[in-house]
Amino acid sequence: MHIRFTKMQGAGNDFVVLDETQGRLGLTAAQYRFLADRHFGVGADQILTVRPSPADGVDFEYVIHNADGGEVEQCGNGSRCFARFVYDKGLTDKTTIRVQTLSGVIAPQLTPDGRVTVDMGLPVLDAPRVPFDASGLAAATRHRAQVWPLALAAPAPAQVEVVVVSMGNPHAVQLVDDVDQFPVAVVGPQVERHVRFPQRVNAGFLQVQNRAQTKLRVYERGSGETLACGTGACAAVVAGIQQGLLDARVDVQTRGGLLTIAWEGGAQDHVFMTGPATTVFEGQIEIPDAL
Ligand SMILES: N[C@@H](CCC[C@H](N)C(=O)O)C(=O)O
Repeated sequence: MHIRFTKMQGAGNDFVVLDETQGRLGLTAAQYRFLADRHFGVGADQILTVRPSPADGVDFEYVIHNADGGEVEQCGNGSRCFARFVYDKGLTDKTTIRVQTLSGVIAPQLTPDGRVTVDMGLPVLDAPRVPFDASGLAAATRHRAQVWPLALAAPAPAQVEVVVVSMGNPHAVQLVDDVDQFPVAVVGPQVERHVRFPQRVNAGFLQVQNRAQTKLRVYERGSGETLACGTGACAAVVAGIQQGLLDARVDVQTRGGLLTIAWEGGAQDHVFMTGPATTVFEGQIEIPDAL
């Protein structure tokens, strides 16, 4: 099958974007994996598929597949690229776009400076809804946060402490002193597949520099460490605010760029994420039918 695609990136988190507004391509998990493959395919952390509106009150549907071929609920950096894609392709003339994802409706807004601000909705801090299996565990309370001990195996530390947050997709955020030196490649995969996360989890490593500036690395579920994770940045700032460490507006320096996250901290307060969204190139590729 011959398909056209657009390669995009947001803070270095990179995407293959597919337009299914005129009809479904019907790709299999193996074909998504092929597209994401950096040697045999195009190469991407996630594949984003744009579909027509599925319901009144939303403009589009946007479907997300990780590099491992699995469909997931949410992607923050992808939502900014989605908005830039539908606007630049003339699929809409709206600059605030309501889009249906697997975990609900989010609303990206193109801003005059070229960046995109996304209303990412409400964070979920209730462990079972993340989902996180806390049975038999005692959480420490740090300010307003529940901090959970997580047992790991060598060569990782025997135990780490995480705040669990859902931004539509699951995150486990731990505080680290020096994120550049932290063994993300050792700890990340163990947290991602920890038995207490029944749907696996995105593992975030947050260094708080001051109340408004942080550094973050994320070992993403289904994709490995990426240069940035938008939902990971939202979850990390929520976790930092809950622990009393951060103010309501925080810059998050990732390895691929800067994201700004704002959250007022109340039960009805949505999380807002602002960052870049860039088209890298367009292309076409032959996808093998039998994979
Ligand atoms: N890169 C994304 C998150 C993509 C999905 C994630 N790997 C998951 O499995 O939940 C972002 O920018 O949020």
